Amino acid sequence: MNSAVDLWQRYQDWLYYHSELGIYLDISRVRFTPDFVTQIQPKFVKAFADMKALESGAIANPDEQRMVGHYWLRSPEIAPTEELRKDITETLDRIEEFTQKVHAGTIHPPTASKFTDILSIGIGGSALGPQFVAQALAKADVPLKISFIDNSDPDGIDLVLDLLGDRLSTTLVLVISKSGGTPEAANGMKEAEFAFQKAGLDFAKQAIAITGVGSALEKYAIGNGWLDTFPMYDWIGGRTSELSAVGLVPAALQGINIREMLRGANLMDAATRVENLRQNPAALLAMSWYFASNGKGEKDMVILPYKDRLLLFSRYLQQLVMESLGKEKDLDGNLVYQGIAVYGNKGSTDQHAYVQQLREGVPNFFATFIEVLQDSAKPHPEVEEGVVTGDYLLGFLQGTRSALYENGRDSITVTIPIVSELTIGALIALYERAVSFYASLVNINAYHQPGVEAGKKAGAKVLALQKKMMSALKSSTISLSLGEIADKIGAPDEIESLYHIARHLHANCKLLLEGDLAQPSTLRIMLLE
Ligand SMILES: O=P(O)(O)OC[C@H]1O[C@H](O)[C@H](O)[C@@H](O)[C@@H]1O
Repeated sequence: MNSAVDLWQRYQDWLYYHSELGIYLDISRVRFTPDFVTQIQPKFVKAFADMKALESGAIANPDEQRMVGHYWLRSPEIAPTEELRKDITETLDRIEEFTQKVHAGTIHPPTASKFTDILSIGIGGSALGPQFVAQALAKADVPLKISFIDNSDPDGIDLVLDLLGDRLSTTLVLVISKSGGTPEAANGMKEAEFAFQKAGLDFAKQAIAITGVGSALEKYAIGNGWLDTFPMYDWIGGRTSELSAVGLVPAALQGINIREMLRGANLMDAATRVENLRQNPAALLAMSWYFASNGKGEKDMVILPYKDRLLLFSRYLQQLVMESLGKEKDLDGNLVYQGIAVYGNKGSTDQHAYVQQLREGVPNFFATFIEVLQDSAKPHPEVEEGVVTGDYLLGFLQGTRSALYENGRDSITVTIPIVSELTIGALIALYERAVSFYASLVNINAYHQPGVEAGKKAGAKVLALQKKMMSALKSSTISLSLGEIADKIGAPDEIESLYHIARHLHANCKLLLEGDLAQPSTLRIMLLE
């Protein structure tokens, strides 16, 4: 198996090529055996059946009793009802119409003839796809430049708003939240509203919402006369929403050809509908993941795109893969603790950072190289005789791939001809389907995220404690210890939480901590007037 001739044969035997997309998938450097392939085949019979059921509108997310329809976005004709088909096509037409009006200046800010910027506010699936696509398809000359508020971090928000500066008056704000109730998105919106007010600008005349039909955000946007709203459907999960209004509105506004993105996804969807393991690139990916991680997430997925534009792909895939596959229980209720950890950055940068560990350290991963065949749209000078920078990049990729393999580290290589709307749409679709297949192989629900809710609830509890602590301090004429506050508000078990809250409020000049900072039990706390 390890002779160069054998490997070359294995490469050719397993090479997948999509001729219309020009995309290759090479899984030859994953060391599965013919026996493994034979054993896993029956699992794919189920995976293909699950795929068919999902695409025809079955309740594929049983916990939430929801259909899962991101595939319909790029092939509305396969959506299960006429109403859905109409919704999808009408929304797409409306996005294009709105974009044309913004670009032409028919829709413009109150004090200028055209919008210059987009400020996209949202988190998770309502940010990661738009961020990935904005960077992958960025150009120097775009109709509108995009910036993002994707956290409840006041300093991060300050920087975004400071960088916009006076251009806030020509900024179109997109508030993106499927649920319309995610605190980070809501806070970002409130901060932006406040900044507009401070600058004497009318927020409603410069804002649109992309949100679930009937959500609080939709009501708020309509009630306040925002420019427009675009729908997000309950049959689309946040992490698979890039090709819904969530991703298409910001992309179209940046001058990205959204029909081409959809076409790329559509072509890949068709290719991944083929019920034959060897001829289906998503099935080959899922099989490789299953082999590499022993179907139990025993190895991490390291994503190494050798292209600056694809830097955010690993972050995008982190949510798609980890939120979909990271599950405590399988569909039968057994404790399984599933998932595959995803991380990555870009080549060749990583070779000067963590590839040392990948090559020689703990062998707890499999790599995925993303190769882009075209170096650049422009010709580049030779950096040495007959060699341009792009040749180096290929050399680095090939070198790392071989070095890893020689040392027993498996890798997959996805090769695309060029970073374009078509190939980005196709890559998104490829990974969406691979995740779907993998979920079938390991029998989990890829479309819910119960663990996220637990974190949200715990966060809300901390804020409630803060309010209680502040009112306890207000009603006290003397300083109080942490223990006294905990007793006063009837929360003796929350003393450590109270300490963290007090320390944060102290650092932000909302209250005063006195005592030995190294010994929390000595601290006395009072309000600052
Ligand atoms: O779009 P939103 O409703 O604001 O949700 C944003 C994010 O919230 C949660 O954390 C979910 O786990 C993510 O899947 C989702 O993308």
